[in-house]
Amino acid sequence: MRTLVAGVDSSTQSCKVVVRDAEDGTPVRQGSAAHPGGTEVDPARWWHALTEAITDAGGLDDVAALSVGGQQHGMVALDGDGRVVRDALLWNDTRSAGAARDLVAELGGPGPWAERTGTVPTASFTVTKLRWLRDHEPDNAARVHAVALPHDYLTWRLAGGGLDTLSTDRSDASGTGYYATAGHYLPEHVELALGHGVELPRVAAPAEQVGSHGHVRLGAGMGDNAAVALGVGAGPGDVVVSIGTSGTVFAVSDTPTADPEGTIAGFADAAGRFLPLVCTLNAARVLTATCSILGVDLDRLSELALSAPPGAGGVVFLPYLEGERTPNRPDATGSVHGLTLATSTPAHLARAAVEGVLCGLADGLDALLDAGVRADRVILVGGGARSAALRAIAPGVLGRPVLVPDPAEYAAGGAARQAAWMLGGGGEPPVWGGVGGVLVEGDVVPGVRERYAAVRDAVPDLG
Ligand SMILES: Nc1ncnc2c1ncn2[C@@H]1O[C@H](COP(=O)(O)OP(=O)(O)O)[C@@H](O)[C@H]1O
Ligand SMILES: O=C(CO)[C@@H](O)[C@H](O)COP(=O)(O)O
Repeated sequence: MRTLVAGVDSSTQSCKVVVRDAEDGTPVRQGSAAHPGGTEVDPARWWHALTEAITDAGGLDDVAALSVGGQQHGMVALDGDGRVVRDALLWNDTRSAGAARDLVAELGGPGPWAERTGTVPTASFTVTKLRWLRDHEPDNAARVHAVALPHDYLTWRLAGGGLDTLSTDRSDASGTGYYATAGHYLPEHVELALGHGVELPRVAAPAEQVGSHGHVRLGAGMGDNAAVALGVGAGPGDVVVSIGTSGTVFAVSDTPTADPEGTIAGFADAAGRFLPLVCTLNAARVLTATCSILGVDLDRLSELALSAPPGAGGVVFLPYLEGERTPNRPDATGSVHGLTLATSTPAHLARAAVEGVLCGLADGLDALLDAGVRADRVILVGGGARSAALRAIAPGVLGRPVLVPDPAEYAAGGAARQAAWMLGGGGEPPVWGGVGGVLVEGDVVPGVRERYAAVRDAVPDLG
């Protein structure tokens, strides 16, 4: 009888559960449930979505092991009894931008942060949310006894233990701002931010069992980008571009990065290596927002974008609809430039929106290349990769062919692979076969990135 494993992706917009054959990763069944909108969420809502998604995926009766991947950075503050102190502030909540500036200055500038943690914190990072809590909700701050991340919280609830059983993994810990590149917590960063120390989840090894949910063994879990890396089997020379709520560009690396410019976040991966990553706040939802402006659905948006000339006749859509994280412009807003009578059409706007999202990620890819990352192939995943226009336009903006695997839940699949690794043991995750898919090629359109850069640098943040 075959052994089954499950993987969870508790991401920004939804919770997805996949069930796979532990031996070779063959998909067996899957389910999902929606998350509430907004940038602060009661973690109990994630728990309910998880239980709903598990039911939708046919339950866990025949599943031997499960791992949870989740959106990174979210601050889940718990009191001494394990109760949630306030709604979690998510990775895309920018209210702690001022706290980030303060913390960077207090530690002596971006350099020390990059050296210690691999990352210069912006509002996305957990440590800045702790400082925001100290400054704006001191009563809540005083009640915080433990701080977890979204995936830690869900694993902990599945296991049902006390606060002393909280665990995380190296990939998610590396996105907090209080975990050193060298592989240990920096409790002094927590104290600096929150004003007092807290209990932090134990950092489990990549293939370690951290608990049980009935008969189901629980893996350490991971951040969702590290989960995608495992899910697509990213190796040397692979750069992954993920277009979900966030846009991310990342690669698996044997060596850490420490970018004092703050463009590259020097994360850890889920298999003992590193995951240099650039993240934008504005990706798939720029397309849905453009649908709202134009009064069309996503399929029609795609048709419109593909009917416009490459370069959208010079129209530039600066997609900072949620502010922006990379570049660090939390108060920025979106804008459209270069309209003429001839280009004032839905098709031009649709094309400019797709090109704008991709230009932000192409900037991220450049930063990774500058840091010495190899990009022999680019793998395009995430809900936004379901857009035919985005798939077709990506090679011309990213400047290289793009492999588009069959649409699937790669983060949840990566979490399932970790669960299989835990069952099977060994120094590396099980070999599940590479991703298939279509290699999409396209000519670079002269001027697109240059015009985008000119607008990006010229438009002030008036938000
Ligand atoms: N055909 C499509 N064209 C463009 N965007 C799409 C399409 N299908 C789904 N999406 C978008 O993908 C996003 C969800 O992707 P996903 O990777 O699951 O996000 P997250 O992991 O951040 O929750 C949604 O914003 C949705 O609108
Ligand atoms: O903040 C980051 C990475 O640093 C985001 O990538 C989050 O991890 C959210 O991911 P999605 O829900 O968009 O997949």
